Amino acid sequence: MAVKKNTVRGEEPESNLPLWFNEVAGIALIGVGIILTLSLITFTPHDLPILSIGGVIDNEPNIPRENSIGVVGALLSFFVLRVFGAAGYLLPIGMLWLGIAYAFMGAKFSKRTVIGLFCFVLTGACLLNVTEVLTEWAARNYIFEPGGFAGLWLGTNVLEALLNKTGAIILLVMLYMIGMIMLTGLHPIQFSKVCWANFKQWRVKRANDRERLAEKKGKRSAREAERSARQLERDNAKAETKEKAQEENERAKEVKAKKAALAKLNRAEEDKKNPQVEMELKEIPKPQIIDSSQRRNNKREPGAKPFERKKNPDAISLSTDGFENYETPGFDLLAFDESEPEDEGMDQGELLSIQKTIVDTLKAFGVEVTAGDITRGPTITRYEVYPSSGLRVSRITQLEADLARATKAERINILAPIPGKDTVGIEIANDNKVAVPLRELLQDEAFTSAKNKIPLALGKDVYGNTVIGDLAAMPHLLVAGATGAGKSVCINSIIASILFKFSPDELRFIMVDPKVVEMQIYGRLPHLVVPVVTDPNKVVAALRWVVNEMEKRYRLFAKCGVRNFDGFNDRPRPEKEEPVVVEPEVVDETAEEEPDPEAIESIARALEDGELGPIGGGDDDELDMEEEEAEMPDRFPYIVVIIDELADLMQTAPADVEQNIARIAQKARAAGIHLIIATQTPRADVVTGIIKANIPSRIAFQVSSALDSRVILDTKGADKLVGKGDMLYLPPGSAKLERAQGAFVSDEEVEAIVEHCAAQSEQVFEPSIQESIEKGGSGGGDENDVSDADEECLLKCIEVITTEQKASTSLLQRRLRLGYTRAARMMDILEERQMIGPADGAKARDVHI
Ligand SMILES: Nc1ncnc2c1ncn2[C@@H]1O[C@H](COP(=O)(O)OP(=O)(O)OP(=O)(O)O)[C@@H](O)[C@H]1O
Repeated sequence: MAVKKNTVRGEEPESNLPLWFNEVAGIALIGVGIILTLSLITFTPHDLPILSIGGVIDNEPNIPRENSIGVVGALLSFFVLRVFGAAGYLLPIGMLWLGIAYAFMGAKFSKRTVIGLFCFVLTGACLLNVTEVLTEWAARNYIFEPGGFAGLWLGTNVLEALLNKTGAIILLVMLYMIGMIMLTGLHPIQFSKVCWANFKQWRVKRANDRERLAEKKGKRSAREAERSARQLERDNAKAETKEKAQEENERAKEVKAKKAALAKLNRAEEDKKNPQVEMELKEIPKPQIIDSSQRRNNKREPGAKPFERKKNPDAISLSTDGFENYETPGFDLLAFDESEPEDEGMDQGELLSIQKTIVDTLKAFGVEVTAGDITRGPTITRYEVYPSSGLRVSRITQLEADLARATKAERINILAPIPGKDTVGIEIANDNKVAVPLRELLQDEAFTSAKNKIPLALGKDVYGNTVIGDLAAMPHLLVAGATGAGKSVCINSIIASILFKFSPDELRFIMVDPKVVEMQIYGRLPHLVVPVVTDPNKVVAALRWVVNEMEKRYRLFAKCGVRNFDGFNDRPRPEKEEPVVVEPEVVDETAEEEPDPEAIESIARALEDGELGPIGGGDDDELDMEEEEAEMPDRFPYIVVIIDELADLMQTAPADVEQNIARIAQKARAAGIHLIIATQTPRADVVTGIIKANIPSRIAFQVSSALDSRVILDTKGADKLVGKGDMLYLPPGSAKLERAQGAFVSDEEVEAIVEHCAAQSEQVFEPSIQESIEKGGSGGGDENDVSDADEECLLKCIEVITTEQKASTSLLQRRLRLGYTRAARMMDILEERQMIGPADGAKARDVHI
């Protein structure tokens, strides 16, 4: 750096020496410097034998020499040290410094540096000698003077002698400094200043650092203090909240305890006021297992009958003659197995285990229930459960599928709740089903009770109670269910129940069986008004006869001034030996005596509406009526119309069948006429709204879908039945469905009953109905038989034919919604009146109007 500076400033003439010289000089100086350094460091006076020879050193000289540069090193170092003393060590240092500057730092050789080097070493030697330091070292190394000869001569002998010691030291220090500056190029004052400034800076920095440190420490401690203060606050707050919570808890406990005490008090007061308090779950009565599936076998005397016939030799009915000595059937005709009722082994353990499964399954779904009674019926077993308070019973219904899976039941039905009870019933089909024989039901007091006018033995419910219906109260019954579910057996039990009570002069049947085979068995029954009707085309005529019969009865009721069938049969009669022949005048008088305004009004309204058949038609009709009124019967029998398979009829003539059924159903009750309609096709187009609206009592057997069940019962449930007589009964005037096992009567038993009845009397059919049926069935008829209703219909037909200028049965059927039979009859009448031409194969008929 110094060299460069000098060059720039041009304080000294620029050296003309070539560059390589500088480098050679530099390397030479470094090399000599290193040799000199090593020589001086490893200098020992014993390496110089000359000193020993001279007697300076008393010891033996070192052989070989210890100096690392050998003899030369020893001599050289001795020489340097004798000339410059300890300052000789400065010489290799200066040489190395210059060598490095020349060789590596691009400095150029200058005299100043060489002078500076000598000055630096020489003044150093003088100073050492004047100041007299390192004298011991000098003596030890046989140098004699710390500053060598140079120090002695120049320092002590010249300068100290001239300037005294102090003056010499000051001068020498000054020269030493100058020499160092010249050698190194460093500026000591500037350097000192810089050093001082740096020192001051360092001190300030240190002070600042200390302050900052102190500040940091202060801040940290402040923060810590703050933190600990906050922690303290938090701890205090926590402690406070805890205390508050504890206090609140205690307060809440107190309030709760007070409330409980109050509620207890209220309950106690309530209990006092009303002793029938709501039953707590823990007070649930002990569950029982009831087996109602077993048969009751009241053994009867041979020849015993459910009903003894009241003999009335004077009785006149629809077909009077030949029924005076009629005997109703006895129990003997029904099978009676004395070995029954044997316990078929109701396994209580099994029932209890199923009940446990039910309760556990419900519990698994979070539905808490308590087990109740188990009732084993003939077909199903009902497991009752008490839902815990606050539990919606619908939650149990929702688990139907899960319960079925858990109990491995074929079919399961849930009654939530059981009508009239506070329990929910889970009904599962029994593995061993027990049939309910008809005989068991007929022997029951409920069947023979006088309360029921036309008792029907229907079945037995799950609790073992007999299900007895009263046809007179129903007054019509719809029986529906899938094929094979037990419909025919049910109809057979109903007919058998009736046959056990009624003789043919008390009750007559009209049986309609489009399936032909179902009612074949009743063909010989003396109760039949007409042979079993199997041709669907003749059914409408049969139904029309029933309507006419109903109308006739109403007219006679009106004449007698009675309101209904019972009123007519129980009316007081004049004491006469001859069969009663009522003169029209006499009848009128009676009617006037006890007029029944309601009955008369209803009949009058029906006649006006044209709902009731022919009155005041032609002269013949009037004649008929007069005849009919002149011969007033002593009593009317009930008429029960049984239609087995409505679907077949609805296919043939839906409008006519529906209309006539509706008419009978609406009005026939008071006339002692009842309908029993069966179908295995519970579809909305078969069991129409009109039919359903007029037949409130229904029995549903198993059906395939909930939709079918709705058609029959207006609710689901029949789809959950298990078949083979398992049924749901909707009694008249009730919305509560009863599940029961239908009564079973075998074909053999039915045959025996029919045989018994047939043996009692001959069949006497009603000629008028037969005639009417034959006409209706054949489609023929003469003009004289055309009723008012027919005339009305004819007018409509004429209108259609004139508009269309076409005449065909199918056209009338389509346009006027007529059944085939009626439309064909209209065509015949029109042909007879020559309004249309005769039929000619496939050709259209001529229209003459
Ligand atoms: N009440 C009952 N008790 C025991 N078994 C019955 C009962 N009802 C019906 N069954 C059994 O079911 C079978 C079929 O009954 P049923 O003939 O009455 O059915 P259905 O509905 O009339 O069938 P379909 O319409 O085909 O005539 C019977 O043979 C009988 O074995």
